[in-house]
Amino acid sequence: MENMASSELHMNPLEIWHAYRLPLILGIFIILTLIKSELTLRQRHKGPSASSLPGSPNTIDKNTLDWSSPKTDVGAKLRGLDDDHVENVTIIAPTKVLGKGIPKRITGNKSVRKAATRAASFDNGKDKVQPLVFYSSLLGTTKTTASEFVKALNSWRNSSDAETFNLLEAKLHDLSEIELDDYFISPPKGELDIKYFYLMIIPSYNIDTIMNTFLEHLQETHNDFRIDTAPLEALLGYSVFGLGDLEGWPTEEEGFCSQAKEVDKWLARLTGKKRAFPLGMGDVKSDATERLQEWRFGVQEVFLEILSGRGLGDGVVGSGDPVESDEEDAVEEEEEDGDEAVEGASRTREAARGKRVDDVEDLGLMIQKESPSSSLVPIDFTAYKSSNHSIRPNSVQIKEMVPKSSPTYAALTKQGYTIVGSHSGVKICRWTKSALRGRGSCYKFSFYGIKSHLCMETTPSLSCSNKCVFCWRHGTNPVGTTWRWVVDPPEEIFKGVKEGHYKKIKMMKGVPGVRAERFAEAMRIRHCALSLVGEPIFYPHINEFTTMLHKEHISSFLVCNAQHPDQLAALKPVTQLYVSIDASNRESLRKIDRPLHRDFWERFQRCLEILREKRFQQRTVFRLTLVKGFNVEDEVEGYADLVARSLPCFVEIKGVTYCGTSTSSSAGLTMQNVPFYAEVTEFVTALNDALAKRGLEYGIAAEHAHSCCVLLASTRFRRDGKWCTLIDYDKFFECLESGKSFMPEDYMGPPTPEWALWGNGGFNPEDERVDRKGRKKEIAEI
Ligand SMILES: Cc1cc2nc3c(=O)[nH]c(=O)nc-3n(C[C@H](O)[C@H](O)[C@H](O)COP(=O)(O)O)c2cc1C
Ligand code: SF4
Repeated sequence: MENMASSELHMNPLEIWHAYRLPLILGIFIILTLIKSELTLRQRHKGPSASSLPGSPNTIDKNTLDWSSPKTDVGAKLRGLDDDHVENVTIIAPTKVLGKGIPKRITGNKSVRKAATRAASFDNGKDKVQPLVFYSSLLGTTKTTASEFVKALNSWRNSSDAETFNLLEAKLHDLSEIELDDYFISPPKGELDIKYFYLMIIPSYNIDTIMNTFLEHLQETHNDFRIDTAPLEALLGYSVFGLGDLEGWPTEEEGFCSQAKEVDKWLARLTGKKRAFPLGMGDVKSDATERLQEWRFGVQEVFLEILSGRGLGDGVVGSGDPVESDEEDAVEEEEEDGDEAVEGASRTREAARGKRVDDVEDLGLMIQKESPSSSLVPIDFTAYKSSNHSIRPNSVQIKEMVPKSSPTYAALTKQGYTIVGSHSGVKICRWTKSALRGRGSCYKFSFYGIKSHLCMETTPSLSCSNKCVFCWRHGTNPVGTTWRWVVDPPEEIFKGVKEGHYKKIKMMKGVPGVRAERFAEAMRIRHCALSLVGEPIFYPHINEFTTMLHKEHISSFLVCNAQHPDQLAALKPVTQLYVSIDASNRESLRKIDRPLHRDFWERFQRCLEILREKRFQQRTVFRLTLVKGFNVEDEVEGYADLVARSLPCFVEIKGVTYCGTSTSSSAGLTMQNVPFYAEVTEFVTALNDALAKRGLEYGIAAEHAHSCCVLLASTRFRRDGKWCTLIDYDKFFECLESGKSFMPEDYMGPPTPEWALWGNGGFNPEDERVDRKGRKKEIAEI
């Protein structure tokens, strides 16, 4: 030993290195490995609580899973040892058991949520779509329904032309017979060029059935932190159809198709928003066949979109928000009424960023200043622009109202408008979206029977001649007293706004809560609110435009600002004609509407006379927007005088909605100017009394408390002691097409529903009431 030690003492460092390098390197390696494992374990330990996964019982169960148990060899499944699944499964192998009661530590990396590479790379030249239809059935109805569905789908596929060449025959699977892991942890592997599409036909039971097991499976898969939260992302898409019984479960609230709804929700999460078509629902005792067929048509269209290489078609990547939240409403909550729904919030943002969003009026002045030669000249606008060039009278180039390159165009499109041609716009309002999701229509459903999901909101003139203080649009829409822009042909506008509207509806097909039935209905516009921004009757060919609407049996609600008497006089009958009455006297009107016309009061008066003349040809309406501090106090008598002068069929009274834009603030508008509903009703009662005092036969007919809106109606619209404010739209078109003169009473509809009558709130009991975050709300809160 001594010799060895002394010989070592005499070794030089190089010799020592050669003698001990192996144990040294080994030692360093072990130390580094230990440090690394410790760090990794600490990181893992923090992981679950820091992740976005909910601390649900499911998560805890999974953490404590007994991997050694042969019964639950989930690990093997996940590792893909005994299945034929696709590549993207996250594999996390268990390493050690720490002891009883302590969650197991699991090493490995949770894969980051990735986009579905397979789905995104669908090659319509060679890939094939494999529809898989899953069902479960206890009593046999769903089994028969699903088999018939597959037969119908396959026969459509076989009878169609080459468009469906790459669509494989649908296969049917009973959920109680398949291994759920084989299909619902990841899609089946299959051949590389086969992409899967899931269709679920699901009954609902309020007792324990296979459906509970299935739902638990979906939920656990989603909550399992070892698996990607969207492990079915590689699917092309999915859609769910529910079978239920409306007799036993009369509403969705009471459980109608509740389990189909759940499946739809979980699949949205597992597929990473790949809802390709809205949830369909059918009542086994009434409309199931019809609803299923409607759903199949929708699904077939989706297949055609996919096969042609357009993915899931218009809209979001494929579906809506899997979290089922109403985030979009956070922006839209300001949009109290679609008619006023297009407001200038972005104007504020633009202003904040220092960007200029000029009024066209101002731009006109700027152009004049900059180029005297371009000063305005009278123009004959009865000629349309041709598709290739604009009208150039006296060699002065006529400008487009909203050119694509203008900041106004940018601001409006940012707010969700589709600009059609150079001066028209279309946008789907908050209520249309709400109705598509079964969450209630706007007040026009309560008052006049307009279903919001069948309504298109548009204008053929984005320009207006007022700068109303409460108008959210102001700042982003052009203004002007005369039409001095290029005129687009009405056919082009009509075609363009319909396309724009349908495109926006289609974008809703993957949004949570949208129902297949309403979605299908929405693909046929029934009503048009000509009130978006601007002044519709400003458009020189407004009559041609409304004729086109009527020809397609689309009703017309036209709102004008009482500043264009000549155009108003020349207007052909519409279904309901509105005039905005923003004040009862000259000074008040000047302050609130900030009109551009110097003779605004005279124009206003003339419009009232014209409306009076029209009251026996069409339904006429005064629209009052109450702005505290501007047009409410001491004005009741004045408004009553205006009503006496015009004798409109209806008076709609609505509290203003504050939009918080810089424009409104600079106009001195704050939240203090927004009346409470109680103040609105107080005003309405006083106005009603003032009308009675004048011997005018009006009464308070209906209300929509949610929109802070009340309807006063002429007793012409009372039949057998009941208010009949609804419209018989078919009758309206019949009258119009008869070519004979007719009166508003001729297309008066059935009695106003009980729940909409004054004193009853106006919320349709069939609709689900939710708050802005999409949570259910008590009706009593109204
Ligand atoms: C015990 C029982 C509970 C049910 N619960 C519901 C329910 O909660 N919601 C619903 O919409 N339908 C419910 N139904 C109706 C079934 O969903 C409907 O009859 C369905 O078509 C049954 O499908 P199957 O014949 O394939 O089992 C229930 C039916 C039964 C017999
Ligand atoms: S009338 Fe039409 S556009 Fe206006 S709020 Fe209702 S649904 Fe929307």
